[in-house]
Amino acid sequence: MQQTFYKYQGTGNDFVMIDNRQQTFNKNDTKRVAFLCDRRFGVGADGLILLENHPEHDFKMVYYNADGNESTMCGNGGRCLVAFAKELGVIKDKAVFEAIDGLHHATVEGDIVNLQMLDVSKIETHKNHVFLNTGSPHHVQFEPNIEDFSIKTQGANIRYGEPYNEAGTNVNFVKKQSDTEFRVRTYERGVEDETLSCGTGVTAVAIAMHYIGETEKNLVNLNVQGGKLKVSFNVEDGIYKNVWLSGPAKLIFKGSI
Ligand SMILES: N[C@H](CCC[C@H](N)C(=O)O)C(=O)O
Repeated sequence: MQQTFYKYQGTGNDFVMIDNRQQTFNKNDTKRVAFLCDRRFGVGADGLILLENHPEHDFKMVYYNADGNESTMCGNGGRCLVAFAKELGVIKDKAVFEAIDGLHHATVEGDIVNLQMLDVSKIETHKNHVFLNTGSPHHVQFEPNIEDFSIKTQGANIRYGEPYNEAGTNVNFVKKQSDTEFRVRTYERGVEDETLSCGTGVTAVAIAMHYIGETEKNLVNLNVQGGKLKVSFNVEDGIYKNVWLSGPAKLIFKGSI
């Protein structure tokens, strides 16, 4: 049976989007998800996202990594899903939707989608890295040679190594460019490679940089392989609240397979 899909990208993090409001997609078919995300044999994407009905809110988000397994929150995917919902006429320029990590508010301004992320209260500082969860788990560490280092090897070693092991984490490498600007490259769990951008990842970097005193700003610019993202937040009693991830989210093409 032919399946209609829409291909979106948010700063180069790309997704197969499916309108599953009629519950026609077989959510247990891991092989089909992996096939659709395969860059040679399928459509090709970092992940696959289902838009589903929700009894109280605008819609529900279900996220799968390219390996075919359902995973935790995807910030760029959430932003693309809001753009997709607008394309389908499900929303106008505001949305409230449920994802695996809870409720998200979002607004659309042209190509830019602003997505409210989880509050963050638990931040672990270690000798050479910071670990926090912004809807997905993120390891954050500095990398002075950020333009030219073996990200796939180093990323995989951290992702599969102690204490993360098989469950893993996403790995973000950072270089400070100014008080308001950081360069970020991310090795993503479940893609098992560098992605051109990671929304929960840059959110983790912005919060981590503020937490360890690398910036005092509460609006941070993140320069990723696929473009530019902004993260803003307030800090109340050590809790990062009102966290917003902003950046472009674009429809590339619609197809069927
Ligand atoms: N690969 C991540 C989920 C997608 C995160 C990323 N695409 C984003 O934009 O947040 C994980 O399994 O934790």
